[in-house]
Amino acid sequence: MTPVELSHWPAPFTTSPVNATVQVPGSKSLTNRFLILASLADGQSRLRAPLISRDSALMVEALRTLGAEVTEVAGDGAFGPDLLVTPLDLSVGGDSAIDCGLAGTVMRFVPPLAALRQGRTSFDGDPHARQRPMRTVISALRGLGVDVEDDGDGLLPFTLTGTGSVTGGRLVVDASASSQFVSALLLVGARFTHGLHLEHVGPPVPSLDHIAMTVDVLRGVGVVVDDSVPNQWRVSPGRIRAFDLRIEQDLSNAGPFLAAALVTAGTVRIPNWPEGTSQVGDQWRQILTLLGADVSLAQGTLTVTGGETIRGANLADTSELAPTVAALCALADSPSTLTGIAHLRGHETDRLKALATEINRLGGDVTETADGLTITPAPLHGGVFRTYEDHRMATAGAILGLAIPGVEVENIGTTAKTMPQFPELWADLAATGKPVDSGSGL
Ligand SMILES: O=C(O)C1=C[C@@H](OP(=O)(O)O)[C@@H](O)[C@H](O)C1
Ligand SMILES: C=C(OP(=O)(O)O)C(=O)O
Repeated sequence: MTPVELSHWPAPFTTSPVNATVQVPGSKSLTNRFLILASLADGQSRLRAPLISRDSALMVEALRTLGAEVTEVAGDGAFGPDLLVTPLDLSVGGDSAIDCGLAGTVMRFVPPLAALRQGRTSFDGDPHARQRPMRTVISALRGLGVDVEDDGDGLLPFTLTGTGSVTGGRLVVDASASSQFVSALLLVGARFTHGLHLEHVGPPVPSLDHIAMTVDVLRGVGVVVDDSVPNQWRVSPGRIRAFDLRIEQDLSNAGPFLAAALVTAGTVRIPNWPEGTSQVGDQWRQILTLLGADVSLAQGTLTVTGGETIRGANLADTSELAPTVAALCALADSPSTLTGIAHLRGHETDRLKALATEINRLGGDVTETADGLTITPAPLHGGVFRTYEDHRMATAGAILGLAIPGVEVENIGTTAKTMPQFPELWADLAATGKPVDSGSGL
């Protein structure tokens, strides 16, 4: 096979309902938050069943580069080892270079952490990482008194020089391009001398669920956070308690598997669906119901059964769930509009453009709007679905390919950003949709 052929993954296709129980790896957002917190905690911490993927590996490597010790130890997670983290010694300085890859959590969360150390830390990443918004991180660092050398374009690469402490206090930012700007500062704010009083001024902050998750994990490790005033967050100075906890499975990444139930009129079960989670993926329960599925959560297992058709819907603020939602809407029996997701243009790729282009390449009728997509049902056909190094484009292509024969997903390996096991888990799921062989002996 030539490399070109290898780069096109024939998406599994089935004409019969899938019937599967699926477990997915740990949450990217929780793993990378807890890694940051562990590196600043007051003792050794353990992450059980963390995500082991490109984004978490980049975070682990960044923390090691800054001086934290991160070791893999055997655990009971189905997808890899546990992680033991011995925190950074902030009194030890030094110069370092951080590779952010394409990970928003690394490029936004690590700079304020590095600013607490003495020395120069430079940040760079994949070619497309150099197009993701970073201006607010840079201006926030400067607002905190940290020296930053950059090109003035508000993008990677840049270099900061820390003095060994950050005074903190009041800081005003515009976080309208990414909630990660807020999370990044909140995660380390307790270690600023005077804590942090952060205020957002500007168009609305997107992905508010992810900020709620940040506040939730901070409180879980003993940090006092006041988020009672909209667009303001106060983090009291203090210790970050070391922890030993289990990372929930990634509910956003559970999405494509649940979507398979709708696409094939089958049933998909996800056991260990967390109770009272802060993950945005908990919204699948409402979203998939609106799209016409039967959804139930009983004894910790989420069960989704697809109906005869997928219903179109008008959905706001679907955040990182949007590519999966868009794929489902492209297979629906009535039009859909997705709104409140303008900031997806700054994700791994311009997701609004990428989704419209690739679904339309398969015969779809998708229009970009200022803050989302309009998706009108149209008969789809096979073809190459390009993914632009975006894991969620790859999984969206797989969903379409399950329903439409002849879809080839470009670079399925990009799913390693948050779910290296995707191709194999997806093939197992699709195989449950094959007609059951009743056996030759009957
Ligand atoms: O904090 C996080 O873990 C994330 C926040 C969100 O970023 P944006 O606010 O940039 O959408 C989300 O899309 C991303 O996948 C993960
Ligand atoms: C936007 C995403 O990632 P990142 O953490 O790189 O921003 C995502 O995973 O959908």
